[in-house]
Amino acid sequence: MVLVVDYGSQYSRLITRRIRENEVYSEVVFPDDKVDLSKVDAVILSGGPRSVYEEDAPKLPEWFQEYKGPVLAICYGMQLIVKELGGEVRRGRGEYGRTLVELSRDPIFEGIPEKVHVWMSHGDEVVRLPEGFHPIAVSETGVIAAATDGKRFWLLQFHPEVHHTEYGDRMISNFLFNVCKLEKNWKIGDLVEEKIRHIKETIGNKKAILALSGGVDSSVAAVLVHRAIGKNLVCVFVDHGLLRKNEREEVERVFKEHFDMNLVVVDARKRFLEKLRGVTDPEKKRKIIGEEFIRVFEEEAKKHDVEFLVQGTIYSDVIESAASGKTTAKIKSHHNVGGLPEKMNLKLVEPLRDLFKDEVRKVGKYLGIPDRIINRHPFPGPGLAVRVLGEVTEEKLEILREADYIFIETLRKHDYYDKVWQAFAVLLPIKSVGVKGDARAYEYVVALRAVNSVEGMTADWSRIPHDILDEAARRITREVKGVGRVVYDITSKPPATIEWE
Ligand SMILES: Nc1ncnc2c1ncn2[C@@H]1O[C@H](COP(=O)(O)OP(=O)(O)OP(=O)(O)O)[C@@H](O)[C@H]1O
Ligand SMILES: O=c1[nH]c(=O)c2[nH+]cn([C@@H]3O[C@H](COP(=O)(O)O)[C@@H](O)[C@H]3O)c2[nH]1
Ligand SMILES: NC(=O)CC[C@H](N)C(=O)O
Ligand SMILES: [Mg+2]
Repeated sequence: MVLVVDYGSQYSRLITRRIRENEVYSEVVFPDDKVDLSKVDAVILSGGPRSVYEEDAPKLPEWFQEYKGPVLAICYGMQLIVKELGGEVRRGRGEYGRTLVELSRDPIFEGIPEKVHVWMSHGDEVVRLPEGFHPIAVSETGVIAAATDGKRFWLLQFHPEVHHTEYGDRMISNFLFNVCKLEKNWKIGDLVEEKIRHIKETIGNKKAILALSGGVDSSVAAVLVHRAIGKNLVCVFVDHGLLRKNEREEVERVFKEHFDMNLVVVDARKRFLEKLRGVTDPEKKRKIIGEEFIRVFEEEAKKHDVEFLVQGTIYSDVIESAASGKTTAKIKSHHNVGGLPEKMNLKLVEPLRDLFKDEVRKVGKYLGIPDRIINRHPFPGPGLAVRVLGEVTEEKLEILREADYIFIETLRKHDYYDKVWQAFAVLLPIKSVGVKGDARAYEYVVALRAVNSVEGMTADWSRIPHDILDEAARRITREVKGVGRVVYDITSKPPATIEWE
């Protein structure tokens, strides 16, 4: 078993899933958890938001003294090992996102070219290594990007667990098999059958409602729970007035075509929009939406005499809401996790809570769900409310719906929809000056965003051909009333997030 010690990194669970991908079992613990060392074959220390030289920064676990096996320490983990073993860490200039590093020969870099782009996310840096350590990678700005003592410790300043680190998966498998000499003995089918068994046990002969959005996660959750409890499942789709153009009709149609399950559609447009009126703070908006969702589900639950609510929550929702541990920083409250009200009458069942998007897609494939559902772009539960920046009004929603529709349609027309992970339009809360038909115009700005990602935890902006962007921009400024300017977002995550709020 590989033990991952979670120092609050956004990517801690990504480390475990990378290990699962290698068919090796892995568990996550917090630094002050008790651990049975007899089961542990390797230890990985994650990154984290704190700085090691802060007084109350999280320390090495107590059991670490006794542990004598191999250690892979990432980012904060690296800085912690360096400091504890007598080296030095200082505030640096910081490296964020794609960074070029030069690698030396080492078992952990076997089969990897000398120069690779890795994903960084740190402000502190190692300025002096402890005795017995030597650098095995240096970044383009001269920062020590990796080091080892050649015996037990491998330290990486960058994140091998994120998709955008080239050969990151190879570094992890090198660590598992080259350094630690572990064996493969774990599979995804095991996981699905285990989940179905667990849902049967939890819900038993009782009824449950499932929050269905028509998206990937809730559709997979629906099929999974349906396998476990059959007709006792009622799916509830909420139209909160923050949906995209034609979305409600589309979801109903696809659902009826592919699934033999009960579906209730609730028209809650008025109540959501009323609650959101005048609210501009992104976190407030998210909390309001999270709470309102639950109130709607509670009302439906009463009608059907139900005590369980199934949600398609996945791990990235949990981690960004900072619901995974004490040290993790809150990035944003996902409506279905951090946005939940404190008091609620329903018991939550979230079978996908520990999985990442692409793992959910694999589970969906294993369950026989059609590709066109599985390959849909993600759409956030708070919907267009987090894409109309600032106050949400009917007028702005309508503008955004049209702009978004045109962008997506243009991508589809050029066979580009499946080439990006997620694409959408954002309506900015500002107007800008333009000239239309020789007259001055003063109209809204729309930002287009398209990203490539695997699990949404990191992302890079998609290099969509300029001609496609050009076509979308022309159509939007021509056809959508009130929009005078279109821009394309070229920021990666980090430092930005995928959504703008
Ligand atoms: N309009 C909605 N009606 C009912 N439930 C919803 C709605 N929107 C979101 N949810 C619930 O919130 C959960 C999280 O939403 P999220 O958008 O992350 O997942 P999804 O819609 O299932 O998949 P995707 O990420 O592909 O859009 C959903 O799985 C679902 O349970
Ligand atoms: O169901 C959801 N409820 C939310 O509150 C929420 N916020 C962001 N997202 C989606 O999550 C992925 C990562 O988004 P960010 O980079 O913006 O955090 C992207 O795919 C986002 O669309 C949400 N999904
Ligand atoms: N991602 C990390 O682990 C960052 C570590 C530390 N907070 C830094 O900024 O350097
Ligand atoms: Mg969704």
